[in-house]
Amino acid sequence: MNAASADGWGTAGITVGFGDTLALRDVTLAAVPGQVAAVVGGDGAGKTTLLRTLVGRIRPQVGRVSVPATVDCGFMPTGASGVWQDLTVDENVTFVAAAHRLNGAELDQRRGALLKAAGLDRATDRLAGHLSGGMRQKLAFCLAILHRPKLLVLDEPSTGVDPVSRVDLWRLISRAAADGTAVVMATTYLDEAERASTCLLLDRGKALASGPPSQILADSPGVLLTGDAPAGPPELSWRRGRQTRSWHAGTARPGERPIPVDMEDAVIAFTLADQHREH
Ligand SMILES: Nc1ncnc2c1ncn2[C@@H]1O[C@H](COP(=O)(O)OP(=O)(O)OP(=O)(O)O)[C@@H](O)[C@H]1O
Repeated sequence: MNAASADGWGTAGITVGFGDTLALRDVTLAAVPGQVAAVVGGDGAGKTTLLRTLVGRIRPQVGRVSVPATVDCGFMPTGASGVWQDLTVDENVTFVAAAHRLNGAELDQRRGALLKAAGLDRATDRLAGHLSGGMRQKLAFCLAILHRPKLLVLDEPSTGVDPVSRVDLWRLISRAAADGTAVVMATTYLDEAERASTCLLLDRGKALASGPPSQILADSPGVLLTGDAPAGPPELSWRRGRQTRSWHAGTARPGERPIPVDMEDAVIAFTLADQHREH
C-alpha cells in the first residue's frame, strides 16, 4: 500500500459501494509528483469518494490504492472542514504543526512563508470562523500542506471562493506541484481542470475519460454545433452564453459546421455519448 510506483501513486481499478449505491466502478487515477491531476464530474459523480479512498478513509471493495506513508499525505476535505473555527489563524497552524511535530525555527519559517503566499499574514490573530469563505479555504490549504506532504489531496478547494481568491489558490496549488508534490484535486471549475496536467472525468462512478486536457479535447466524441436555436432534440442541446450548443453522435453530416470543443463542451459530450450508448 505504501510503496511508490515508478510514476507515483494513485488508484488502480477501484470499486467502492455504499449499500446499493456503486459510488465508483473500476476507477484508475495516477498521482504523479510534480503534477496536478484534476478529478471532474457533476454532483454525485464519485469525486469525494475517490479522494477519500485515495487518502485511506474508505477501503475499496476491489482494486488497489498506492500512497505514501500517512505522514507524507495532506488532505483538504471539502468546505474547509479541516479548519478549526474557534481557533485563530495562527492557532490553527500551531495545532496542525504539533500533530506533525513541527516546531522552532523550521515552523516559524514555514508558517511565515505559507501565510504570506496565501495573503493571510495580516490575519494571523483572526478567528478562522470570522474569515471570509475564500480566506478560510486558503487557510485549509495551508494546513493541508504545512508538513510538505508528498501527496496532496484537495476536495473542491475553490468551490464558493471569489475569483481573486481562486487565482490565489490556483497559484498555491501550482507552486506545490512545482515543488515536486503530487497534487490530486476535485473541481467543478473546468477552467481549472484545463490547466491541470491530467484530468479524470467521472460520471455516476464511472471514468468517462482521462488524460492530459489536450487529449480529452481531441478525444471528445461526436459533433458539436452552435447556433441561435437547438439543431436537434432538446435533450442534446444546452445554452452556452447567448448561443445554443447541440451535440450528436457520429461524424458531421453534410452542411454541418462543427465547432472546436473546450473542456466544458467535452465534459458534456462525453456524458451525452455515454448516455447515448446506454440507450
Ligand atoms: N457514506 C455514504 N453512504 C452512502 N452513499 C454514499 C456515501 N458517500 C457517498 N455516497 C453516494 O456515492 C455517490 C458518489 O458520491 P460522492 O460524494 O463521492 O460524489 P461527488 O462527485 O463528490 O459529488 P458532490 O460534489 O455532490 O459531493 C453518490 O450517489 C452518493 O450519494
